[in-house]
Amino acid sequence: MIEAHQLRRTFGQRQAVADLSLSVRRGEIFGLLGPNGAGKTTTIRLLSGQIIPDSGWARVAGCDVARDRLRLKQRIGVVFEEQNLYERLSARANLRFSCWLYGLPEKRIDEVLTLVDLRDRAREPVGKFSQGLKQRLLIARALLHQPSVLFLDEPGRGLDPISAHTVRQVIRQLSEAGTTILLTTHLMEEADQLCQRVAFIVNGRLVANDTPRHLKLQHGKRLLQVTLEEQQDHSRRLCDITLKLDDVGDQQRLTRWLSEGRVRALHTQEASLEEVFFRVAGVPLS
Ligand SMILES: Nc1ncnc2c1ncn2[C@@H]1O[C@H](COP(=O)(O)OP(=O)(O)OP(=O)(O)O)[C@@H](O)[C@H]1O
Repeated sequence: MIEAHQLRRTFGQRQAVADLSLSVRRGEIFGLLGPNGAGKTTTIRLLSGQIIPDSGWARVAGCDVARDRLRLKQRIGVVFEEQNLYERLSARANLRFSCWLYGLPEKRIDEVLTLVDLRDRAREPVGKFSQGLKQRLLIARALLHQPSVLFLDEPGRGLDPISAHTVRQVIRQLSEAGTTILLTTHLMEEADQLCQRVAFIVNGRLVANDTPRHLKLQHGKRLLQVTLEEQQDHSRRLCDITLKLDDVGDQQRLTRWLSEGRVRALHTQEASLEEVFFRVAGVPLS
């Protein structure tokens, strides 16, 4: 659904996006992760046809992003952080205005309000909305024309945990219904919980692209923490021992303890996505 090949975009001397290639399947939730100024927003602007690449190409929802921008606009939705809502108007009136502006049928309003679970609040002025409600309304607005690809720039930024959870639920439901989602984020937890695949971007370049699970396994410490029961005099006590998964001696010790029935718990020491980012990219995420 999204296919980019060697995309490049420079602003003056600054290469904002450098030879970026990626592909995203239909219905997939794909996260672009990187520190400030890494090139995430520029990538969305390139893939949504808002700016033209200096070189390389991309196809999104069957459209060439540089040559087919009008058709592309009809097939994608974009939610940027700084987008404006009319604060004095109700949520419904905001959506009605967008329908009027883009010649869309008003019957979609109830459908998108239901999708983002905002029907109960639709009559209230947007100025009274929390950040999370506004984010859901922005997503609703971007869905009015039933796009097959949705770009979300930092959907979780500034949201409290409950609002962030609700927005994540909305994104999951959209993906299950077949919408392809590319989002940018600084929030590792968001990426880990939500994205089926993530790419790390640093100085405009992709430095990793895989599932969060694979990345964590690949860059994890491969250590195992064993909680073992020990007999001491006439009492039993528990102790924690760390084993190396790749050490033959440690493997034999574990097998013996298991056969003796002394193992009470086992935990792998998986790296967090944040640690993986630091290891792969060589810079902290924030
Ligand atoms: N219109 C522009 N003119 C000049 N430089 C730009 C422009 N847009 C982006 N840049 C530069 O390109 C680089 C990448 O910016 P971009 O906004 O894509 O990063 P980002 O990863 O989205 O950052 P953030 O997380 O802070 O939003 C930055 O150095 C930025 O200053």
